[in-house]
Amino acid sequence: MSSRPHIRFIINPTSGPKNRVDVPARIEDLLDRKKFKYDVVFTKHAGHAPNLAREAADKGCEIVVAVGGDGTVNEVARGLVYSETALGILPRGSGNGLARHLKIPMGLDGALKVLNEGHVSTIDSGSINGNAFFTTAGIGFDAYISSVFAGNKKRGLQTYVELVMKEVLNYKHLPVKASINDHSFDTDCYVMAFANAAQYGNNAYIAPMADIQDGHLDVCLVRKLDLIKALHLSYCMLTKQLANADSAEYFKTNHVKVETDEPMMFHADGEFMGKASEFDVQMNPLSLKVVVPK
Ligand SMILES: Nc1ncnc2c1ncn2[C@@H]1O[C@H](COP(=O)(O)OP(=O)(O)OP(=O)(O)O)[C@@H](O)[C@H]1O
Repeated sequence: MSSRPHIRFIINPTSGPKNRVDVPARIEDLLDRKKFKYDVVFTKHAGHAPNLAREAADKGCEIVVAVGGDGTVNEVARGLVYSETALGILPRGSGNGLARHLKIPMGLDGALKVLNEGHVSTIDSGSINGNAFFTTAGIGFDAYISSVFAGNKKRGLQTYVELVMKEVLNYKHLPVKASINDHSFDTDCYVMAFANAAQYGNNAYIAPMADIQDGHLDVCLVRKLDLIKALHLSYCMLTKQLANADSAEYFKTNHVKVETDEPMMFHADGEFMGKASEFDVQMNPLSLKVVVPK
């Protein structure tokens, strides 16, 4: 039996741009097969990827590559946390938050080069009410957008931006009781974002200071939003700056609890998770191996 490390590619056939390239053919052409052996599997339905990833990890596969957007990355990574198997990413989504944070090239050829030449590092992950996330999770407006987006036939950046612009001033904050760093306080909550990586995707930085290996969550709390604050926040997110204290507050912590009278929506890595009136958000420091550029 060959001693070359094994790579499993898990392809979500529903993600990615319409002008689809033949991903298996690019892998066959560009993966260094003197260095690696590999297999390719396709997901058959949402929620299939964690099993495909776990099965590979259980067999001792060295690297499992998520071929898709952050939803696929989330599912593959969920199957790999605390295993010896490293996550690789061939970004095929519209946001690609984790890939961007890890400086993995957006193009297929560049991302395959990272697999050929990159090295393995270890990053933190988080969980919100037991649901793992690797880029960001949140309650409030961003979760509401993920719920509308999930029901939308059209995906992609343009649809997302149109949706945010349409809904941003209609969505109403709710009162919550938050506990961060053992300090409890009552506050309005338009959005509370929990960042492991610095950005949502598309270089929209919700927590510019987030370090994915520091064992901490970066929390961004927006209590209320009006037009001026919305413009200021958007500008700061797109220029990788912290917003001023009138618009957003930032905390570093490893545990957050939130209680609400009225159930609020929540998301993990942009995937809508449902509604709850109690939230428990935790960190799992250095819990996932990833292949990153040298
Ligand atoms: N075979 C499949 N059929 C239908 N849905 C799938 C399948 N495999 C995975 N999914 C689901 O597709 C959803 C979207 O995947 P993903 O986020 O990777 O792609 P995307 O929507 O193109 O990217 P982005 O979110 O960046 O726009 C995920 O929630 C995942 O569970």
